[in-house]
Amino acid sequence: MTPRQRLFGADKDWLAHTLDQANASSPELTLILADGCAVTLLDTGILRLVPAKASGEDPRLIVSAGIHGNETAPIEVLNQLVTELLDGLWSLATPTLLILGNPPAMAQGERFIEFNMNRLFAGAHEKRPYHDTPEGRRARELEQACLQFRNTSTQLVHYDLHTAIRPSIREKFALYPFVPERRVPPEQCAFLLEAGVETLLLQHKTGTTFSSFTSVDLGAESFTIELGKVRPFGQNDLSRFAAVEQALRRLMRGDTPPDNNGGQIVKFEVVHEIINTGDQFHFHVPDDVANFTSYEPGTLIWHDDRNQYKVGDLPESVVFPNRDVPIGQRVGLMIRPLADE
Ligand SMILES: O=C(O)CCC(=O)N[C@@H](CCC(=O)O)C(=O)O
Ligand SMILES: [Zn+2]
Repeated sequence: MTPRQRLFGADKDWLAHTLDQANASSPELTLILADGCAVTLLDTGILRLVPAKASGEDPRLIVSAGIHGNETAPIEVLNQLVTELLDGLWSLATPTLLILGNPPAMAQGERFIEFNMNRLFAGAHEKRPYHDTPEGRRARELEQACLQFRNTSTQLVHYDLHTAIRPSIREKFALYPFVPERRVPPEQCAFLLEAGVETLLLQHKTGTTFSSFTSVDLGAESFTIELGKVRPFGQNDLSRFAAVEQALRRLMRGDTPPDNNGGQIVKFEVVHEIINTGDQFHFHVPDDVANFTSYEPGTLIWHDDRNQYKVGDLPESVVFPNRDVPIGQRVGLMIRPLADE
């Protein structure tokens, strides 16, 4: 039997196994590849990969996709990398934890089943009404898996891969969680450019996203990375994801990064988070605008019976506009180009 057959069953790859077992846990199973790499299926959709010569001090990498079940292209990218590794096409050098976040939602082609899992990290899953729901339990499990994986390493990196609901004027962009005094390391900007991501949004406060959890609680260099638009399994143009696939493969193999010829990432800062305040909340951004649509100073973005938000003295752009979120949750972000650092 091949390593893939032993881990996932006959004729299955990691994605097929995850979808098959979407509503069940999978018993822990380890196998050692011909080059000594230890591959452990920790549970459904959670794979730990440790090269033969790993030490506790090595840099470690977490890559997640499918935290939203309908964001399928990054899931297909990770599945492809796992297939190549298990088929012996290349050797792993960087200890890596790969995560397919929300298998039940993936199997149903939905963003989530009961609650948006990317609002349940940093302990938010402990609160009612989330704590005993599928997404609450999975968020807790993923936090534990990341904590154990970090172990003694002081150099942890986390890329949480997503695709966006709306089209984007800037197709690929990353979000950097807020940590006081922390600056984006140049090598991380270089990695993003290598992955075809030319735009970076700096968050202005901590949140309960997966990347904010690994950044704040685990001290990782973490990014949420938006790679294109949401499409069902099998309908993605994977050529649009080739750069991120190649960059991740290069990182996992431990190869030297390419020279990026002095390329610079374009940075924006979040200046306002739009929250659904309840019955009287009115959002003035139309449903069909693209991410990064710009609004002139003074434009009314939202109002309710007590407050309103108008664009400030400089133009601002909207990202992730979505009025269909529960009360208290994010309807969108207002951003503007970062003044020189
Ligand atoms: O397109 C959308 O409206 C949402 C795409 C998405 O899932 N984005 C993430 C961003 C997380 C972050 O702010 O770091 C999310 O909303 O969870
Ligand atoms: Zn998402």
